Amino acid sequence: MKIVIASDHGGYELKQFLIETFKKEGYDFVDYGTNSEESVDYPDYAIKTCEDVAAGKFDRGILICGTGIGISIAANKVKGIRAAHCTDCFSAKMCKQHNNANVIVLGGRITGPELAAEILRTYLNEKEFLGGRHENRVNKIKAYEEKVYK
Ligand SMILES: O=C[C@H](O)[C@H](O)[C@H](O)COP(=O)(O)O
Repeated sequence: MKIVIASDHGGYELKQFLIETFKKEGYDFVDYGTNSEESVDYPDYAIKTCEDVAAGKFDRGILICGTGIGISIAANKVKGIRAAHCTDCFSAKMCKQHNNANVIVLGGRITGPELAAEILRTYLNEKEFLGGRHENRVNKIKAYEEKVYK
């Protein structure tokens, strides 16, 4: 599985922790920055990352800002992106099973590092989109995107 990770300054510390933690578990995330705690703008990181996920360069994306809110708002503007802001493991499982989320979002100032790692682990281990009624719903989102994103 090819995975990209990015954050703004508010998510930088958690991003570095997750890269190191998951390296020990055999993952090799591609890091799209930011590379320090210097102030940056989260839309720049969300859009670059999500365009590459939507284009198929990566199977899944991980985005982190201070709360997880701004970066998920920006991520969900990119056609083809279903970004799920998760603060618990049940949501991390359901966002794949029900919503086929291709990006998970975490809040570096909200969720502690060990819980964030467990949320991310849950998301990455969940491989199954259940389809059926859930697919009908996702297809309605896709149909809307086709209508408005010319
Ligand atoms: O939703 C936005 C994110 O939480 C940002 O990380 C946050 O707004 C950055 O705040 P500041 O520029 O005060 O560090």
